[in-house]
Amino acid sequence: MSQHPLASSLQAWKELEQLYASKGKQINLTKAFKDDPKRFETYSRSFNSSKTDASFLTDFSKNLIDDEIYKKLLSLAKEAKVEQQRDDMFAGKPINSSEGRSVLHIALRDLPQDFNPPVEGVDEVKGELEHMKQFSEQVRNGQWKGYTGKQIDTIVNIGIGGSDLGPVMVCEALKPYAKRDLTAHFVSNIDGTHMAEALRASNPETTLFIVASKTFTTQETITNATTARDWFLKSAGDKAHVAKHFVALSTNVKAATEFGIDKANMFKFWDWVGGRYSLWSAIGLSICLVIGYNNFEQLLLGAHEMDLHYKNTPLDKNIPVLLALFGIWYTDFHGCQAHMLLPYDQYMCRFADYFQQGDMESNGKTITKDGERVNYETGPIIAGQAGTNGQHAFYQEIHQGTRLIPCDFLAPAQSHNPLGPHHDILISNFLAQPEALAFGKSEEEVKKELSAQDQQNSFLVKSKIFEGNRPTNSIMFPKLTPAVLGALIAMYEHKIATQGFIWGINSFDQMGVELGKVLAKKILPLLQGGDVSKVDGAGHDSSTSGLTKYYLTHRQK
Ligand SMILES: O=P(O)(O)OC[C@H]1O[C@@](O)(CO)[C@@H](O)[C@@H]1O
Repeated sequence: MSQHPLASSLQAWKELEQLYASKGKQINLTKAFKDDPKRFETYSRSFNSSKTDASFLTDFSKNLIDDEIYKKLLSLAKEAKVEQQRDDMFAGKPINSSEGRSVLHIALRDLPQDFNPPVEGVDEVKGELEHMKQFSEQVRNGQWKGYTGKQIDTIVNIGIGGSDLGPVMVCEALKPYAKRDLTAHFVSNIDGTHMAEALRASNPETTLFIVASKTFTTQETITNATTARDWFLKSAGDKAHVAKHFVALSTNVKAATEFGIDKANMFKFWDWVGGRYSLWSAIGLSICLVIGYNNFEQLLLGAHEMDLHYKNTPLDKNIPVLLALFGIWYTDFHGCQAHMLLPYDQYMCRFADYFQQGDMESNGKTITKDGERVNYETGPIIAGQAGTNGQHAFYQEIHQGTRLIPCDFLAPAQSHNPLGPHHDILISNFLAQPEALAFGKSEEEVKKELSAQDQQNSFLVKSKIFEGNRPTNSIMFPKLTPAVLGALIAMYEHKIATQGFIWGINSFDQMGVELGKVLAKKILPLLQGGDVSKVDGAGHDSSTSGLTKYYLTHRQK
């Protein structure tokens, strides 16, 4: 019996195909809400935390489902053994089967030690957190001095992917909790501009560089770190001063030591922490420095509360599971290609960016864990922007485009910056968009607003019709606090994992990022050699060769 069968072979999947064919495309939300005045209550779920302020409301009622479809989706989760696969993850089983690793980001935030999976390194988490706490407090209170005895007023986090996106997103989202006299730069791109702009704004005497890299082999990060170290030594001179201005966050202590970073300034994590799931680990040091350890701990505790919810809640009340199932309903039965994350909070402006990696690097796969090619769609394209900006950018397509684009709308009831009418106006849009998407605007309603002459203009009338029945989830929380953010991030982490469990894929490796890196390393010597005459004989296709020659003949001399 296959451990990870094709999802399409499951009985519930086959029955969902029949349901889609028979009525899936005909679900009419206007009628559904009219027929069931309690639809909001029926399909809303609350998340409540007993130990933090992380509580929120999730409204699933504007999804294209009825009770029969809803129950069949739950059957799919059951038949796909979602609960067993979840429990295996929490127990530390090596579910990342291609790398033979556990997947235990939940252990990074299990401060109450509710789970305690028997895996090497889990018992060191608290010690590393204590190290992060001590160090961040020394920097923030001025005890940690640079090589000329001055306090640190600037940090430069050097990392990419999961070693960058999480810290960037969280530091932006929790800016109200930031130490405003500590400037944080995040350098990720190998494009020299990224590092040049950060160095231009930094003083070597008062800057701390954080080299964040799980493997400590990533070309962009090591190159950027080397450039930063050379820049620093131009001013500091003595290599002994590096220890005061460089720290490393990695699983690779050997490589970090060889780079010249003092072992005492290393913050370690473990191979069971995936890069895109690592902000809770030492990779979160920049977060501790910016918002303080206590707020970082609240972030962890909020995520832990969501872990408890995901682990212990029956499927029909389990918010990450429901998000996963509705997403599969659209991806695999409605044929949707994308999913939008639309936070109506400017501080969450990097939230969708973060989950581009979180979701697409986890579920952008075609091979099941049994080695079969899937015959269905897997991870969607993730995009989004803070509201209301997105409304003035791409909502036209969401409302009237040819394809269905499911959206998650998120918003706080309270703003950190209650300016005049701003928050009411923001929330009025947060409420109106899902309403417009769900219920649209009929031809009759359009014509009522047009002159008799314009009513005869078929193009004009039809251009103003909104078909509606465009699905959304709405999530509201009291205020964007560290614990609420932690719970929201964990909620989406578990949604993504649940979808992977159902699709039978390994959501926790990333083989797809390797080929491009290998080819770039092959091309680099050709560019560094600079000899155009050698390009045609280098074994590349005519396109790559032609572009290479263009570069060599046009680049800076
Ligand atoms: O933290 P590191 O080892 O430098 O990896 C950075 C990023 O590179 C990857 O593309 C893997 O190579 C992401 O999965 C990862 O978050």
